[in-house]
Amino acid sequence: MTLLSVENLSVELGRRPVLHGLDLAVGPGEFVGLIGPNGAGKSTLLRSALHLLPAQGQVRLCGTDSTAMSARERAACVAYLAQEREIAWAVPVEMVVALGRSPHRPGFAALTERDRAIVDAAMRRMDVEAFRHRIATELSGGEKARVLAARALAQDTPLLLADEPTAGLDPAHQIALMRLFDSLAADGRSVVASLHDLGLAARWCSRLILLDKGRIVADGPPSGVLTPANLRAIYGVEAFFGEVDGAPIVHPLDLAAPD
Ligand SMILES: Nc1ncnc2c1ncn2[C@@H]1O[C@H](COP(=O)(O)OP(=O)(O)OP(=O)(O)O)[C@@H](O)[C@H]1O
Repeated sequence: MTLLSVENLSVELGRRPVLHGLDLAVGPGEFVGLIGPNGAGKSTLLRSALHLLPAQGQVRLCGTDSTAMSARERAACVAYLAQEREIAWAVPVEMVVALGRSPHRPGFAALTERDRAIVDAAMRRMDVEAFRHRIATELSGGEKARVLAARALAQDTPLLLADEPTAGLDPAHQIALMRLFDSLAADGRSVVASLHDLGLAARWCSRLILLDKGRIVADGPPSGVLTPANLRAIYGVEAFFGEVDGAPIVHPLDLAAPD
């Protein structure tokens, strides 16, 4: 079963076409990096797949037409980590993370033992346990990002869509997050994450989808997508290419010479 599929997905924002009839399918066990320059349409793709934006075309989540799903059903299938790291309420970190359990609980029911275990595990995995009692709005940008990632993990969904999840994280926490997404995929879940760090994308993702001007221009294993020609044509950069333990290493070095 595909966990996410979009067919002929088109989006217009402010009367400007932003996505042009995209088709893609993501199955269990994939860690997909959504890459492309600023304005390529990465956030728009993630947000329209979640019905946060009006779109044309079909979106299926966990095998079901998403328009036929209730908000609760959608939340049981897909967790979303937004680009904006806004935490609206001045409440303790553990309370923010516990919100991830809301779709699994009726109304205002108290957390069960299992809920608490999942919330604790999510906090451990995102290394936020040490400040679980601190007020979430008083944390640093990177700490808030980890708290929101823990909340998304606590949702315990088969599919996770994450918009620039590594932005603002220090190198150790960036790698820890990539490892975590890799392990979620190894458990048979799917992660689709927009990424600007091509080094992380090359090293950790099982598949990359390269967007440019609202179209998919390459889709496949990192070594097939992050080619010198694509980096030059789409990003306008020259890069160093290497390999460690069979994984590609890509590091942008300089602007490409104009054609
Ligand atoms: N509300 C809006 N009204 C009009 N145009 C919009 C709106 N929101 C986004 N856009 C445009 O849609 C295009 C795609 O934006 P999107 O945020 O999806 O790009 P992105 O690939 O996520 O970029 P970035 O890497 O900079 O976050 C951009 O050209 C942007 O200016």
